[in-house]
Amino acid sequence: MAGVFHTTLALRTALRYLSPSCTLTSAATARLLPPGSRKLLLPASSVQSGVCSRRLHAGAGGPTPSPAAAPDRLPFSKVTQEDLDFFKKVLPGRTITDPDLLEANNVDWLKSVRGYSEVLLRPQTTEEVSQILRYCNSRNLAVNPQGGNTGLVGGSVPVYDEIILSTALMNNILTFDGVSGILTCQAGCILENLSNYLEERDYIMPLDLGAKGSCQIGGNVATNAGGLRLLRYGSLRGTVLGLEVVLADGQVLDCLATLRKDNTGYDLKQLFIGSEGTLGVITAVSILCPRKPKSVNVVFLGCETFEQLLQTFKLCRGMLGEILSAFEFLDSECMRLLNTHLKLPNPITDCPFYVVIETAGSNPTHDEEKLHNFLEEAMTSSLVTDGTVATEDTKIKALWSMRERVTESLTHDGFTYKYDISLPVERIYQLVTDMREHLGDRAKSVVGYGHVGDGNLHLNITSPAKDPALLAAIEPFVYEWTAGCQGSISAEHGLGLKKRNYIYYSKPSQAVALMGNIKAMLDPKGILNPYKTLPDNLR
Ligand SMILES: O=C(O)CC[C@@H](O)C(=O)O
Ligand SMILES: [Zn+2]
Repeated sequence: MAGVFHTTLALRTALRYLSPSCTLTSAATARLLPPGSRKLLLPASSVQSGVCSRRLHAGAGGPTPSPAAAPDRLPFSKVTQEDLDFFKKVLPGRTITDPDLLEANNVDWLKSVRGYSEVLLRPQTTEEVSQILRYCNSRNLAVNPQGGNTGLVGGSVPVYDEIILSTALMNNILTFDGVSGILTCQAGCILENLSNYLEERDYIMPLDLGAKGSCQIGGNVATNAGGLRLLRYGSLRGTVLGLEVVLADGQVLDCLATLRKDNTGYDLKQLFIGSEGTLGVITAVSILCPRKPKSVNVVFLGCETFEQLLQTFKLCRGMLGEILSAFEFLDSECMRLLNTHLKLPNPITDCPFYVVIETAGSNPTHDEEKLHNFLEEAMTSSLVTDGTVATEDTKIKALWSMRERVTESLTHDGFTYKYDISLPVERIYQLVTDMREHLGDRAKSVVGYGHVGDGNLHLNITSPAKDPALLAAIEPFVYEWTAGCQGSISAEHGLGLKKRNYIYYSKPSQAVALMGNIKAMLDPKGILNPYKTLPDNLR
């Protein structure tokens, strides 16, 4: 512990000493729209469908969907006493109708959208899910599959009176193979519980999210959650080896393979990864888990310009190579919110940009040497102006919380408009500066942070209260800007309710039409998570 502290002190001193002042590189001339070398993919008809002015279930003073997120209720059946009798027979004591108990399931984590479901079902087994869906399909009852309800695009809560099908009680680990590192578990296992289980066995989960304490693996897979380790371990599209899914008509699709290699026909599980519960309900997952690294280091650095931050990333990839496990950033506005709302002090001197770098390897001496060489090079070339390093668990967690808790700090700043954008990495911060210039003093805070290593920007904009005029200034500006760079308007959060009508900014109409055909084939009555993911013109 003392040794670690010395390492930290020595490094900080060195960093401070070597970079007392750093010249700012000249900022690129702000361009409000990037050059669009490819024409927008948005057909005129979808612009119309994306701007629906009807407001449907605005509870007084409570969270309401934005105009773009207010579709008409589809003609699903309403739940009758006979339906409730059936559910109570299948799920005795786990069919919830008390409005107080349903409240948390009807509102999203951001408290920005609300449904008014009157039934919450809590199955424990795949067979129960199958019975429920077979029944709902025959009765034309809409169903909202729900995991930990930590989503940020309104995908995890009902829009109207859809029956909420929670996977919370499906939380058993089924098998773990200590040789291959393959875990199979039910969909409702909480990510952090899986991580703890694996760590005791010298393995880790291949994904890590700020919401790990409440998000569930089934929801992670259904949304293809990215998170903080994607740079190293890749996306769930690679690490998920198998899925068990209950289809809309109650059929159980058993693709719960535990094989690394399997080229027998189409890889059907990929259809359900990232489909946000619109094609089937994921009930079990098999996933390939990496060995727990023997040595982990976290560095928190400050840079004067985003260009220097990018150069630091380049250097870091070259010099840390296979031990680099995360490269994340936040800007000084994020730091201000962390200080103000969460009382988290800045661990280094104030800088315009901050970087969190994590290394994870198998040989502490080798890793520290590599890290030392990298830091020395970053300092001597004046890419970073200050920094601190942690090798001990408590400090590692403290440094990570500067990045992980930005989302939480934003909820204290006001109503938050969230954008989760994929861009060529050298463009990601230009969107933030262009947005600031575009909005002027109309926004309270405009912040940028995210996964530099994945080219994924989290652009968040706050206002004291919900502000339709501000929203109209942000959208479609942000989507046009992104499409102009051939970026994605949803890198890792999905489309859910809020972003569904903007899909054409990132996908050609043929691709969206094909998605509609797949949906119609797997869920002909459209009972699974209606109003989500697909645009209104496909309903
Ligand atoms: O709140 C956000 O916009 C991002 C949340 C999450 O994806 C993160 O990377 O912290
Ligand atoms: Zn993220």
